[in-house]
Amino acid sequence: MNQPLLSIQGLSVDYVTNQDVFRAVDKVDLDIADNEIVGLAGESGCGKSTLAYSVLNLHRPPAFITQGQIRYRDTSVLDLPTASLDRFRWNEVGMVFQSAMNSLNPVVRIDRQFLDVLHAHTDLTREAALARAEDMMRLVDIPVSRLRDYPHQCSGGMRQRIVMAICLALEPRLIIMDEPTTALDVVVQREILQQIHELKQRLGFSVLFITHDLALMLQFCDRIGIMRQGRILEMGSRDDILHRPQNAYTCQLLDAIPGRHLFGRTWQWNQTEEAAL
Ligand SMILES: Nc1ncnc2c1ncn2[C@@H]1O[C@H](COP(=O)(O)OP(=O)(O)OP(=O)(O)O)[C@@H](O)[C@H]1O
Ligand code: NI
Repeated sequence: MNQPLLSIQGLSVDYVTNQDVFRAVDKVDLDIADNEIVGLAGESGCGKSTLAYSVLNLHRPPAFITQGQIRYRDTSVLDLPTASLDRFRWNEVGMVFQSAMNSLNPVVRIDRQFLDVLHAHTDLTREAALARAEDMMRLVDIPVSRLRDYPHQCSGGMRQRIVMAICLALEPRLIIMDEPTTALDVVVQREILQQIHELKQRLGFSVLFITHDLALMLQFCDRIGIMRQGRILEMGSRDDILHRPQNAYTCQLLDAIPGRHLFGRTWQWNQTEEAAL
């Protein structure tokens, strides 16, 4: 890999409560290259969101980063002064978090919400910002006329796309998505992910995509990390994870995917399954 866009090295995050210290992220290494979609899969509570928040230095007590480094190009994220952090979080790295569709303000028209974000984080004039908002709506395949609507007039899938459009309007190099589509039905989920994929080809950005849905990840990500109890057990290309898993836990997760033979081949460790097909 050339110099990665983001490089996490030996990162540990502890939740410190009363006498208790709980290590939620345990010496994690993770690189993300330019234009790469990296997935993190693992059961609930394994530390995915904690990791995502700390990448942006957004973790708050009782969470503490106790060791490790996060580099974004040549910048050490954990050493960024507060003033630069805001720019980093919006202009360099965008975030779409769990049930982001509810993060739109319900009583503010969508165009206003675009304008507020663009005004706060760019030097665009009002006209240029509106033009950018229209471009972004087209990009995510929503009629520009919807800009005059309130969020409640849009479906959940549409709202989710709009949140993504607002995030993309700042042209971040990396987008962190933590269960961005979990609240949506499966068809809409896949549509949106397909769209992110296409947008990535056109605009060029990297994605850190977090979900417990390994099946979804196998369709969508270039590389996948399997996480358990704060550690990344195994990291590999989509093909490696699907066909050459190295870890028994990865096998368990793959085994739990319904209709997994639809992926084309069964994976090698499962001899009985192969025999059955
Ligand atoms: N404020 C907190 N205080 C103490 N422990 C916490 C706190 N927040 C999270 N944890 C613990 O840290 C661990 C990691 O939580 P995290 O939310 O990162 O997991 P996750 O992989 O994102 O799970 P999910 O898939 O359910 O979103 C969990 O075991 C959780 O109980
Ligand atoms: Ni989470």
